[in-house]
Amino acid sequence: MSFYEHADMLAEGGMLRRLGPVFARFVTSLAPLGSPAAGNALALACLLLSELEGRGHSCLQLSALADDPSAMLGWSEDDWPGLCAEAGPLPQGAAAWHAYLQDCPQVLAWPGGADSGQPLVLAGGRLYLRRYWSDENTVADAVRARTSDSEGEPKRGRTPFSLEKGVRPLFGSPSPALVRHWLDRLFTHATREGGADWQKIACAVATRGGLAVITGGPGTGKTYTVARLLALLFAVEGERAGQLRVALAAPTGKAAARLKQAIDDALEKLSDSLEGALPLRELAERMGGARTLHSLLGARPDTRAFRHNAGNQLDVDVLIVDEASMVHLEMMAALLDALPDGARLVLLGDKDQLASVEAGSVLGDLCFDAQAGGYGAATAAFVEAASGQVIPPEFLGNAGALAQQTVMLRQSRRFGGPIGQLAQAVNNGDAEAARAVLRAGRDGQVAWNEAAQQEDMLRLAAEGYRPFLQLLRQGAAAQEHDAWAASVLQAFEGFRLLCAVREGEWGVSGLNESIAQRLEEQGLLKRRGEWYVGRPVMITRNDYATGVYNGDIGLVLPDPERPASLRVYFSDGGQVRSVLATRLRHVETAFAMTVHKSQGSEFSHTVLVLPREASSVLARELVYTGITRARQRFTLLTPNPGVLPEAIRRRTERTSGLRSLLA
Ligand SMILES: Nc1ncnc2c1ncn2[C@@H]1O[C@H](COP(=O)(O)OP(=O)(O)OP(=O)(O)O)[C@@H](O)[C@H]1O
Repeated sequence: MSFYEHADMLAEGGMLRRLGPVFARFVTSLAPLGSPAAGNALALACLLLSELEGRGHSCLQLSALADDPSAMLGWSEDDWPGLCAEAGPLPQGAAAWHAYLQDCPQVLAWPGGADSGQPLVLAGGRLYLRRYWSDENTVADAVRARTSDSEGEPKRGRTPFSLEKGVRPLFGSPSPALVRHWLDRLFTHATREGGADWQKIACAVATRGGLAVITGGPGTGKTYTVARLLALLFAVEGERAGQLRVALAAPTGKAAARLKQAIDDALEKLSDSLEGALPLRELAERMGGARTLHSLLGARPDTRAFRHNAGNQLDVDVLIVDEASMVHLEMMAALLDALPDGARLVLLGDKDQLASVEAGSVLGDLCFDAQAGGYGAATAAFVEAASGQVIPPEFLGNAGALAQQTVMLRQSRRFGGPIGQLAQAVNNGDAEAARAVLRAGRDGQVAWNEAAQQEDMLRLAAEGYRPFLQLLRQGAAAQEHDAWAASVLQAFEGFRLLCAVREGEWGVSGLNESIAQRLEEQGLLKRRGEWYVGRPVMITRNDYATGVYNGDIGLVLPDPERPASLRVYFSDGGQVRSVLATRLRHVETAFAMTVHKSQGSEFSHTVLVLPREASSVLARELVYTGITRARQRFTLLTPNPGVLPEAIRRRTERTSGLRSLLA
């Protein structure tokens, strides 16, 4: 068998994505490489690079190419050596691979090589598809520029936002004394254990520089903090507060709606507690809604390019992006490109959650030092002057500029109970502690069915979805249709079944059909063809014409105008929006959904279903993300209890060059 026949066979068998061999053939065909064996070595690198890109890595470490990447790919021991044997003689060791690749005309060796638009780039011991190399550099350059002053004194003498239209805005820093004055008024609660108030510290740090990263687990007060940060930014502007252009955004519509709602509520409460000292209600109204990043940047049909870019930047002074762990590398690069130099960017997210579905692990990379802190003397002095907080000595150090602008919130307000303990144990990789919390099943907040059968899952699903389906069957009656639709959508958020995998007995595809069947048997659902009232659907592809995006979840409800047709209703901020069902082409049923797709959402009762067999996708971040989707109750179903400790021990590492570019 030839090398390519072998690669095709692996692609047929689902071990490689089909794009891999096509991409390898294309790249090697671009220029002759002396001998077929020389071409096969490049083709092998392309196959692995393409495979890793499909799995979310932004590049390939040459050391992985030189070693046996079977474990990384979830392959058995013989598979990789078998493919290598067909390729012929290969470079031995990372240095030999480097020497070989840098001589390939298809590869730009950076720095130093002549750039002729080669499809691959070799930089820092990593092989990239050009697009990701360029995106990583865009992100790293922008982050460096936005944090360049944060190790030293804050910038002075600059106006915090544009005073007139047409003037390029420049950010600056209000005086530490002014910041402190307002922080003391805005934060009136004491910290729980009397330690440093990281929320105040986060606000202080965010008033200097063009970037602040605020990370923390669920319920640590990221939204609480950012609402106060906004109030602070308005306050220090005094009379000019009304001119501050603030944009709120998140990767999904659901997350954007939650952000807006939480900020509006917080500003309203603050407005009362400040007894009118700041016109926060009016300012919140002026801010407008929160948007998805796609919509903020101006996504256009049939192109990856956005309407807003370096040549046509966003009209904002402050941009707050929530659920930043879901933002992939390409999107982050596009966002930073489109952001004016003078605007402040505040990224909020949980660094320990699953990384984005698409390539990159940007928030994780940016938060590399967050746990340890590593704050320098200048930051500590600034924080003390601007917030009255003393950074505890264990968090002092000499980490880089980005670390000075990164704050981790460390105290969960919502998750003091068993759900929080479980999430913490999983995050610490402590399988024993996780098992103990689950087995204790305290207060009915956590439960674990260790040897679950399909029947257990179906019973839970029928119980969990009953309230929303009953509300749905009562119909709109006296209520206005949209208000009724909103209440049905809200009731649907009460319960969700999350799966680790798509395929197989315990995967999303099979479970959705079995759940729908069970609900039908119990008279809760009437299915007629593909579209039926009560069908929850998830959008699987962005559709700019109808304004729905990958990951959006809606419910099929009757059309109030035309009783014979059905519409899909989506939550949109405090409102609902609907699209004619037949206009949506890329959807799937969503009684059960993957943990990946559940990011950015929370449900009162979340059930996490793990498959019988462990696999490389079943890792700590996935279990942690599943648990932290639960607001009040969490149930774990495992057909085989042994997969839980294995999953907790395994970490998902994404290969990326961003960390070393920022070091
Ligand atoms: N310093 C504080 N004092 C009093 N209550 C607080 C404080 N910080 C947060 N809270 C409350 O704790 C709860 C969780 O806060 P918040 O929603 O801001 O957390 P979060 O980190 O944004 O959570 P998630 O990631 O799950 O959205 C909220 O009810 C909030 O009002």
